[in-house]
Amino acid sequence: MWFVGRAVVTFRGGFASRPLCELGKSQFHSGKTSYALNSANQRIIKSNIKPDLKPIKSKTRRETPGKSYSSRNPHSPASTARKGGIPKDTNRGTQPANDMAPPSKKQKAEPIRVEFTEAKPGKKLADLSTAIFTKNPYFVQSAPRYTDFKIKTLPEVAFVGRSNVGKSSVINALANRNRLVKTSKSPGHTKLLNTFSMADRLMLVDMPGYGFRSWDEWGTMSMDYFRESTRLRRIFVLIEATHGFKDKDQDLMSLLDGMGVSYQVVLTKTDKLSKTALTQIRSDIEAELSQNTISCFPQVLPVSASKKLGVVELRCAILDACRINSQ
Ligand SMILES: Nc1nc2c(ncn2[C@@H]2O[C@H](COP(=O)(O)OP(=O)(O)OP(=O)(O)O)[C@@H](O)[C@H]2O)c(=O)[nH]1
Ligand SMILES: [Mg+2]
Repeated sequence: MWFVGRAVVTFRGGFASRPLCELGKSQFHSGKTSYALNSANQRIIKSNIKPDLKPIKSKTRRETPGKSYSSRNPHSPASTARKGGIPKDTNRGTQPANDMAPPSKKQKAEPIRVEFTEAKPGKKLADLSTAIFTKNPYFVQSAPRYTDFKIKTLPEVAFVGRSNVGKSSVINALANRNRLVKTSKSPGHTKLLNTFSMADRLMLVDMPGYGFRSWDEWGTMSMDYFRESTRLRRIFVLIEATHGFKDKDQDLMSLLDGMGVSYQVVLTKTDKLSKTALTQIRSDIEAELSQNTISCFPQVLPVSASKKLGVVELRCAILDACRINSQ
């Protein structure tokens, strides 16, 4: 069993009985907590994704007996009810496995799918988001740990992704500023947790990229924040549209799924692709995410910071995550 906060997650296939030190390559330690991934048990699924895109490694669907889903999880029954919908799979994560009737052959064959939807914010929300993000954005601080944050009253969203994927540029685009955040052609520019207040309504957290520093070092700084913070409302996982998912992106998403933390995928630098190529890549990615992730928000947001495309949709998704819908 893998204890994550209050959640207890068991894995099929003998993983549960193996000591942590024997687990797959993706593990690191933070304080007293150890994080690990069951990469040995993952299998690659065949997909029609473009050759330069790596399909997400399919994870064995987890039974989650007794797992208490975080309120941030968009697929939790509570979350779905909030949105006025009926959760498709209300048993998932709410009933002990022993109490469940054995699934029929038909049920076993059916994959759990999430419908990915188009982001079309209404004018009122779009205007509100423009006002909040562009009126008074300011840099708050660079902190080595989330516990050092000076402002502890605002809802937060974090931007994570590989080095050079465009995290800092996206924050500049959101605030409609050129130099609110320093950007660089060389990877590894952002080294601490940089926080920015948007009109004192919410905080954007620009995180150091992974891939440049060691995964262990990155995890030490980030995982406690993801796991423990009560102000963190959603993590935006940035993927460069032309590169697609890399191993570390998949590792991160598996960890977030394991912790039941809500995250949403943002495709960056979409100006580098034709409209047709972007549509294809986006639908391939959505198909992969709908099959192989648990806490991923059902909407992929394409953005170009340099051409200012998709910025309003991203602002609205952030307001939604922070539950801000009025002045
Ligand atoms: N074509 C294009 N280039 C972009 C876009 N966004 C960012 N870039 C470029 O990508 C490079 C990296 O951008 P950053 O925003 O610094 O990336 P980062 O993810 O913050 O990088 P680290 O802080 O090193 O992790 C810079 O040279 C940017 O000009 C975009 O939308 N389109
Ligand atoms: Mg940066």
